[in-house]
Amino acid sequence: MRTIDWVDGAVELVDQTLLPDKCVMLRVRTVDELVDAIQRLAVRGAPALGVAGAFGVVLADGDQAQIARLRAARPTAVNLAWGVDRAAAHLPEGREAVLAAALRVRDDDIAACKAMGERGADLLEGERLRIMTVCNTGGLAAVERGTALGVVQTLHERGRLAEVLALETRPLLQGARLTTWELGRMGAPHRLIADSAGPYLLAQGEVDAVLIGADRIAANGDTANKIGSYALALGAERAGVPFIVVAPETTIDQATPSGEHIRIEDRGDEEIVSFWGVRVAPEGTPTLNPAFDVTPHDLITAIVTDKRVIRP
Ligand SMILES: CSC[C@H]1O[C@H](OP(=O)(O)O)[C@H](O)[C@@H]1O
Repeated sequence: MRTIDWVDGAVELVDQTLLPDKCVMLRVRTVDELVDAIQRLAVRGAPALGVAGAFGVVLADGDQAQIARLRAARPTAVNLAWGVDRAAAHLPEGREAVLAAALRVRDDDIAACKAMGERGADLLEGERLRIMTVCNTGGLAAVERGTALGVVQTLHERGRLAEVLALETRPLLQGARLTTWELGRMGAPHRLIADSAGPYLLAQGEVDAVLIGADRIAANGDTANKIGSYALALGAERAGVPFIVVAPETTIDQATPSGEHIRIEDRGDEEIVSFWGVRVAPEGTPTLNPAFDVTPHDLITAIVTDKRVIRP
């Protein structure tokens, strides 16, 4: 199953807001529809956003204002802007050239995820590994297979996976809704945990490696990823557990020197005062809702990309 693709002149994508109860494909024909899908996380995950951005340039049909809106739809994942730019570079050659470039972005992502799965599984030592994850980094965050969860899938295929401890990942529950759904489809052993249990289970010796994705990797290796990643990095450092980032080369942003320069998306009050749509805090409670945090490079054991292993 492909999370996002170009089918009969439109973008087709899995509406992830309906998972795990319903797997529904959305057909997107305009930039407005695509921006909406991106901003409500019907399509999400850095690699998938890169492909969405590239296909969106085809939908924009040369309208520069629409292209600019698409490029800015979510600020933290560098892949969105990168995908838009990669397709838009071919605008002078006409629509077919833009579409061909966007299809290459899609195909490159498929190949990159396969390569990362192999490289990450090769890097990890041990025959029965217990892996901790945060958010969702499987095929739903890419076109197929994904990044960190792609390594988990390769470990499982090789018979080297003992289990996955998946953080539920408040507030949008990508772990509880999406990662468990993907692991169930893989037949991979897993248990779901509260976000705040992560550091404790690391301290208890329950984890052999933490594998996370990335939304933007600064030139010095500082990595922006889903909120909660930094807490796991601190817990992993204290527990002496490898903390590994798995991301394609396209997530490395040489133009951003270090983590303090990465813009962190704040997604507003609703997601925090409620739990998946059921309000839990008093009406009007003010909130802070950073959707990502930044792990300093010195807390990262290795960065696995589709081309190399980087040790900061
Ligand atoms: C494979 S990268 C996925 C990356 O994107 C997620 O964020 P979101 O669900 O808000 O798009 C999270 O940071 C994942 O690590």
